[in-house]
Amino acid sequence: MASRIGTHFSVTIFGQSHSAGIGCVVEGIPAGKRIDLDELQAFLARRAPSGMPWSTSRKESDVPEFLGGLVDGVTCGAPLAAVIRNADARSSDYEALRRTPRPGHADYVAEVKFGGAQDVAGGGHFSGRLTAPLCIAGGIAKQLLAEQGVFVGAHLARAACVADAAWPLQGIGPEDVSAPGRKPFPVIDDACGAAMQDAIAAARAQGDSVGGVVECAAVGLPVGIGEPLFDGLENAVARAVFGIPAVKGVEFGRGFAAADMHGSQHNDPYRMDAGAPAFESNNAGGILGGISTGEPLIVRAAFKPTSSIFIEQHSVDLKDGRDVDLALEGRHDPCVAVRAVPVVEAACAVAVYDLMLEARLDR
Ligand SMILES: Cc1cc2nc3c(=O)[nH]c(=O)nc-3n(C[C@H](O)[C@H](O)[C@H](O)COP(=O)(O)O)c2cc1C
Ligand SMILES: C=C(O[C@@H]1CC(C(=O)O)=C[C@@H](OP(=O)(O)O)[C@H]1O)C(=O)O
Repeated sequence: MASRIGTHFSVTIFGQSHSAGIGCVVEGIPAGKRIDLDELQAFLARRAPSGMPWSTSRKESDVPEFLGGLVDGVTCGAPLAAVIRNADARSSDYEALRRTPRPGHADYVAEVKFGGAQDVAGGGHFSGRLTAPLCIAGGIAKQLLAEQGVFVGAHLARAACVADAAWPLQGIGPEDVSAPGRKPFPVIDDACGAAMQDAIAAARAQGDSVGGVVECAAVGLPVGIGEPLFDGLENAVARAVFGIPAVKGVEFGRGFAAADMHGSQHNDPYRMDAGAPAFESNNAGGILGGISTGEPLIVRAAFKPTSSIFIEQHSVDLKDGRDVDLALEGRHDPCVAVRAVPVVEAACAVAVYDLMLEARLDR
């Protein structure tokens, strides 16, 4: 198993939810870049378990220790290594799950694939906790992109069937994409956010969970990032976003809705604007032929409802080979998508910065 992504800016993630620590190794960061560690910590705090009603009650401060790659906050050209010590693991919640896999989690496939050697506790290496080191790498990529005038931000577009206000596909800027992330509940419209919180709380009160959609935008991209066919911007971003546990769908621009449109509606026509070609719309979500158009990159990720719920479910006893009913105990997010908002930003930033380095457009 190798949990690695990226070519020019590559990220390797290690650790398990209940191991001594989790972390990342980031290779390819140009030397001499000052990383704002306070800003990075604030970014990690957006993802960390918070004690809020939409979060797991596990308590983790998620403060990274940098073991290499930084000298006085400036990248030195060596690979960057960071570790977060796990502080609040409660492994007894997981003892029974080796025999009785949770429906919807990775327990069963991990048992078959790794023959019982996998770390079951806390979901092991499959856990959403591994998105903390992804946010270290992604938070750094976001800062390096901002230096190039590219800003990545996201909001919770949907949770428990309640929709947030939508971003227009065109005409959004750095302030629009950054604003939701400054709020404790990352939406555009706080009234929609309050309705989402009520619906999440209602599901939680019944021991159940709900799904959601995170919408992410990268604004300020130059024209020309990405390649056709297999090395396109869509390919790279989708690969990174699908690496986030619980993501079941990824779409760009109009996405699946494009299938119900006419060409006359979906095409983004051109007009000259101050002497340069400009798009009249951005149904493409900032990508044509795998290559950035210069319009906002818009990507949406669908998150399934958290699999660990507190309603009794059918499972099996793998040792005795009999049917059992599983009643779970433990601490779980009732809606994964809320804390995943910065994670989608991180995944998007890692993929985009990798392609920026490839295109040498950051030099
Ligand atoms: C930020 C975040 C938090 C998560 N929290 C939980 C959780 O508390 N309980 C749970 O069962 N799954 C949680 N998940 C999802 C599981 O990790 C995921 O469903 C599981 O590893 C199986 O992977 P898959 O859903 O991609 O197939 C979380 C995911 C993310 C991204
Ligand atoms: C700890 C985090 O989330 C965890 C993600 C997770 C899962 O199965 O994905 C299951 C829970 O783990 P535990 O049972 O150890 O509390 C969550 O708390 C985190 O995101 O930092």
